[in-house]
Amino acid sequence: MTITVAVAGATGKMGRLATRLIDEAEDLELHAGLDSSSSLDELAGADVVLDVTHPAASGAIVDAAIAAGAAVVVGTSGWSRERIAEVEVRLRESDSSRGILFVPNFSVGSVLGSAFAAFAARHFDSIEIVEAHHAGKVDSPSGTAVRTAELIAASRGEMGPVSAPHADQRARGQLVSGVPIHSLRMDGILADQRVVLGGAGETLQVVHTTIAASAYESGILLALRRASSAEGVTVGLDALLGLELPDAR
Ligand SMILES: NC(=O)C1=CN([C@@H]2O[C@H](COP(=O)(O)OP(=O)(O)OC[C@H]3O[C@@H](n4cnc5c(N)ncnc54)[C@H](OP(=O)(O)O)[C@@H]3O)[C@@H](O)[C@H]2O)C=CC1
Ligand SMILES: O=C(O)C1=N[C@H](C(=O)O)C[C@H](O)C1
Repeated sequence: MTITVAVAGATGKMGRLATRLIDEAEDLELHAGLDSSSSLDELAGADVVLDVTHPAASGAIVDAAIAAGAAVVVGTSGWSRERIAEVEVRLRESDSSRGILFVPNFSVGSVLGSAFAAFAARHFDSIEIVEAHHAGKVDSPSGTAVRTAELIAASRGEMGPVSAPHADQRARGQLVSGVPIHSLRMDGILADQRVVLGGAGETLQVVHTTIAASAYESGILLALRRASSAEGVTVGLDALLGLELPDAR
């Protein structure tokens, strides 16, 4: 069976990558490619809408896709746990029987890095995240860092928040689920995340580096293929990879 996909953000870096993957795959077909000047009416009739646009545009695209009865894969960053919960309510109240996958990072290595950090978080009280991206990235902290912080907090559960002293000072980063995140935006980097876990006499660092956009390919294909049969809201590629992570929602 062929899955038809509308790509929102088709002229961007991720959208061009996804369009090529769809063109190359025998079971996927491009329904429409949208850019910032397109009408969202073009989403109608697609089995799956892939959103890789801009944080400010993503909400309206998701709502339009739900209204059109399409399944949705959201790769755009900037989605907090609270905003995802609001979408979950709208999806439940809609006529759509389709699901939505929010994928903060399509890279398998990145997902594993976040999972390892969440696993280790039960054994260290000092935990901070340093993420670095290319200078063109408009949002900070990254969606991946937000998701990692949420997973760390969920993993610690009743252990309580991490130790983040002097967190009221701006240079100490932005707290997400109590975890300080420090964001670098600069030339010479595509995407990089380092979770630093400190304990008595030792540090553990979980580092993931994306050196090329090809890191996202297998995750994009997996998400597009699984989206059409998904129900409700799913967050993270980990769920599709069979990784059992703490419920951070
Ligand atoms: N989940 C993941 O693994 C990854 C997620 N990302 C995220 O994906 C998103 C896109 O990244 P990237 O491809 O690098 O970005 P680009 O800037 O290269 O592309 C952005 C795309 O979105 C479109 N767009 C911009 N503003 C709007 C708007 N208001 N309404 C509709 N479309 C709009 C642009 O259209 P136009 O050409 O007309 O301006 C363009 O097609 C970002 O949020 C990024 O953080 C990035 C990499 C990996
Ligand atoms: O904008 C990017 O480039 C990326 N954005 C995502 C994020 O915010 O985490 C995923 C990846 O880090 C690349």
